[in-house]
Amino acid sequence: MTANSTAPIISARGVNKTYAGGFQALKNIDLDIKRGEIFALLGPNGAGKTTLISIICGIVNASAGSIVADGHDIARNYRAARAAIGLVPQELHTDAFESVWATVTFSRGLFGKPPNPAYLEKILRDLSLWDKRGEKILALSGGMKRRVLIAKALSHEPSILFLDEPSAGVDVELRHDMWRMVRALRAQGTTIILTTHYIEEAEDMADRIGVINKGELIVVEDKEVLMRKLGKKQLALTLRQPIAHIPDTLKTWSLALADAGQTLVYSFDTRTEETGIAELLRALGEQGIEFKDLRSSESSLEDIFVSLVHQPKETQA
Ligand SMILES: Nc1ncnc2c1ncn2[C@@H]1O[C@H](COP(=O)(O)OP(=O)(O)OP(=O)(O)O)[C@@H](O)[C@H]1O
Repeated sequence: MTANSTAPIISARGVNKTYAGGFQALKNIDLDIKRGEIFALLGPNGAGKTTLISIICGIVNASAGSIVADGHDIARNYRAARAAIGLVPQELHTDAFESVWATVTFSRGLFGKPPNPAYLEKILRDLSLWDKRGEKILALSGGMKRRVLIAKALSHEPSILFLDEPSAGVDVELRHDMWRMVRALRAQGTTIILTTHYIEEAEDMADRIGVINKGELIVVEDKEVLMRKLGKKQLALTLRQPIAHIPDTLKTWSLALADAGQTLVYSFDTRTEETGIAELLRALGEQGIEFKDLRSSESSLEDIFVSLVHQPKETQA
């Protein structure tokens, strides 16, 4: 089977995982990852993110289901599937006594790729590791070790790169370098899948977002669509005079009082064609309620995420 450019680069069907103790960590996951996208898998602690990527990378066996990665079934053609994948794990499992250069050279060889010192030099330079290439991993700082993990994952020129919680315990400089690199890789056609519970990261970086909760994939959507579909806007009116309660004639509007009656907050759905703001302002005028300021705000991906993981599945969009 050859991979073509429009077929998903990863296709998971009916993936289940029950750990030895009987705990079901993944329930019937169906997921397609598009070639060349940045996909963020969001979910709270213990949701099943690491389990899912470990299965795709062949580190953990699925209890049921199938996965095709870059045209190769991961169970039947493990070596070819794995060679297409680079994984940056959360922790470093590498020979601490080896030098940086030996580690990345060895990693590349493991996947049967011919030596390419110029390519490895570029990766190490991009990750500010070139000056450290002769040092033993043991002697590196935590941040430098993380950089080595990224270099190792890229050493065999994978078409798919997984980053498991890339920002956990990482300083601002490394995060910047990492995101610069991720964008450059995407520009060259690499598909990037990251797991995170930092919602801003998904908001900044991802083209599409999958939300996983208690082993279920509850939403997969374009980031923009997700934010438009599930987003709400709010209009906060600072009143000239505080009011004790919302008049009965305004009860049909979605209004709430804040700041001891000084602020009136109107929530409206971004999906509707008309916001109703003009009519609301007219109705307020008729009630003699005057305001001195008004501000609008939009729900962030964080608000959407919180509402998704706290809602029963049936009611989700
Ligand atoms: N080897 C294992 N044996 C038994 N249960 C496990 C094993 N590995 C993970 N689990 C359980 O499976 C669930 C999902 O874990 P997983 O590490 O995939 O979650 P996660 O979404 O990556 O969480 P985090 O954000 O904390 O890394 C958790 O309840 C975890 O305790």
